[in-house]
Amino acid sequence: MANYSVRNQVAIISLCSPPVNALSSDVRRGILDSLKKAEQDVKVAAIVICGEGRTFCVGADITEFKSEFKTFPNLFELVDILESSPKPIVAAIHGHAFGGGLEVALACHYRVALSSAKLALPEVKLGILPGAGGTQRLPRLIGIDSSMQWIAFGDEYSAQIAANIGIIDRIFPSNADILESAVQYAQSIIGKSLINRRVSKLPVKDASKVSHIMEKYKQIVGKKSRGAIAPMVCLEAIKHAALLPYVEGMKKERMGIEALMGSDQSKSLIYMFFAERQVRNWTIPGTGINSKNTKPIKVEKVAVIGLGTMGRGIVLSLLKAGIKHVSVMELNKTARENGLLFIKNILEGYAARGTISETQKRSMVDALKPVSNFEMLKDTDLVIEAVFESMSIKKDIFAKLGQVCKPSAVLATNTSALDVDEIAMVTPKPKQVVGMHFFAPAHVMKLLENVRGSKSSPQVIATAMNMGQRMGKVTVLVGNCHGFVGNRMFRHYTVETDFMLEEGAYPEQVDTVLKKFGFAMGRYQVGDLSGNDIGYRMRTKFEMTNKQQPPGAPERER
Ligand SMILES: CCCCCCC[C@H](O)CC(=O)SCCNC(=O)CCNC(=O)[C@H](O)C(C)(C)COP(=O)([O-])OP(=O)([O-])OC[C@H]1O[C@@H](n2cnc3c(N)ncnc32)[C@H](O)[C@@H]1OP(=O)([O-])[O-]
Ligand SMILES: NC(=O)c1ccc[n+]([C@@H]2O[C@H](COP(=O)([O-])OP(=O)(O)OC[C@H]3O[C@@H](n4cnc5c(N)ncnc54)[C@H](O)[C@@H]3O)[C@@H](O)[C@H]2O)c1
Repeated sequence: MANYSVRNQVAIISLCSPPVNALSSDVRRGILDSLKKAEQDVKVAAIVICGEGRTFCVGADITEFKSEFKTFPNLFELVDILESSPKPIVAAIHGHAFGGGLEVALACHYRVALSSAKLALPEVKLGILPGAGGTQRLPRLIGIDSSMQWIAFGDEYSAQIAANIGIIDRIFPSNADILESAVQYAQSIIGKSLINRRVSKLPVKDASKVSHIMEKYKQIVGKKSRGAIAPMVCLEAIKHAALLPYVEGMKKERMGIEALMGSDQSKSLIYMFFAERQVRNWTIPGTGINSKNTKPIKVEKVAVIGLGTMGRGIVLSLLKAGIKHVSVMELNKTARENGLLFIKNILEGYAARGTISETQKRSMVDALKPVSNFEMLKDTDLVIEAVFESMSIKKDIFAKLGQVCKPSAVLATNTSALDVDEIAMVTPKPKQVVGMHFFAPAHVMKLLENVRGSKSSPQVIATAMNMGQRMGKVTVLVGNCHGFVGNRMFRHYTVETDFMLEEGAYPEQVDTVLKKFGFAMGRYQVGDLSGNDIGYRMRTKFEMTNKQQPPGAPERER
């Protein structure tokens, strides 16, 4: 839907499709009908397109990709209709202008934004390309080089960066009223010529360098987006903007999106997009308890026990989430020193790259509190244990935590496969215990598997889920069983690759094939990173490590 009103010679078309104003067929039809009204109304001299609620527009409605996506006006038809309007149109951007939302804005004659707004053409992350003129208009506005950077990687940019390179015409402070500011801006451009404001009519400034730029991005994309088809198709489409007239370039863009839409890669990425959002709505089967009716405990002070491979990444994730008090407890002096140094070096790296400011870095370092005994954890809200994968060591630690921690403290274990219930039983309040299973390296990997013990209280589960979201993790609630979900899946993969070694392949050969296929790391690189001892300990527990058995014997007997 789109709402229509007129204020002081300015028609306002406001997209109204909560929560994110995706461009469903109703919204596209609403924009078109409103545009016609504005064009016919002699009292209207300029038009503003804005979004109601929290955002401008996040792009095409992904849920319609299969069905209604083809109804008139399609997005690629709508953008051309908007651009050819005889009355100037101003896009008023707050929140997000993503995908088709940014393409609509590019088809408007002016773009204004709040400084807090974010812009992106992230279609490539769904395995497609911007199919409503994005690959043809953006290069005409910011050049081939920057367009390849924006479109082939799909990252988001601040309104200020977009203004610096010429996408945004005027920035307003983040606390300004975007609609009021845009209406005033629209009044200021009434009567001005639209000749240079129709982006599709502009030349591509760096068109003569297209072959050189294309080669550069092919190299980068080849390395960064291993195995993905869409980034290369994006580059090709942008190249056409340099070589062909707009109308011909649009035909190529259409061919590109039609080829990509419905590909297995796109289907999987779209599935992933919705799955990542669906897991936020967790439930405890058969109880009626869920994310909507359970509140988390307030967490301000967190402790991590063990500063090895996992502990240091978990600490970094907590610091990045803005936790101001992170106690760290590590028995081994060398491991403690190495762990703290690792954390500080990573924070230095973030600051050097501009990911965080110097002030943020200092406050993160200040938040780190090395502690040497359990007594010092007595007012901690959440403890995450990440020591060796040994039931006896973990039980020892949880027994001590149960004695010293305040009754409301959430006690979490990062065990890869041990029984969370057995660990919980050594504490006086097993309902406070939960699994929080991070993946290595914990400050990079987005997945967090929270393990629901049979006694874990709903509030404790809600706290672990909320903490995961604060850390920016895709946080999934799973049941308590050997290896939970992630490692049960991963095991089949490792068993097959191990068989390949037995058949004569080298680890680096297996890894090379996997990376070529698209994996960020090979299976054996992952083993080296995580520590091969973890898998060994798990197999030992199940008596699967009998060295007497010859190669080729069934896996269960080895
Ligand atoms: C020949 C064919 C021609 C085709 C032409 C089309 C061309 C066009 O270029 C294609 C596109 O635009 S492709 C699109 C390119 N754009 C993108 O890829 C942007 C995708 N969106 C995002 O990345 C994030 O939503 C934001 C970062 C924008 C906001 O993050 P946040 O504030 O954390 O919010 P949140 O929690 O993420 O979302 C809230 C709810 O909205 C839902 N929903 C969201 N977007 C949706 C969509 N487009 N659609 C439907 N639904 C969408 C989401 O599932 C969730 O629902 P739930 O039921 O409550 O779970
Ligand atoms: N490595 C992985 O890929 C991975 C992934 C997910 C989960 N896990 C799990 O995380 C846990 C830690 O694994 P890791 O790979 O970080 O192990 P690690 O060997 O790298 O580190 C464990 C650290 O705990 C310290 N430690 C041992 N006992 C302690 C105690 N009583 N008090 C304080 N510190 C103590 C050790 O000195 C060591 O530095 C294990 O349960 C493991 O199964 C590991």
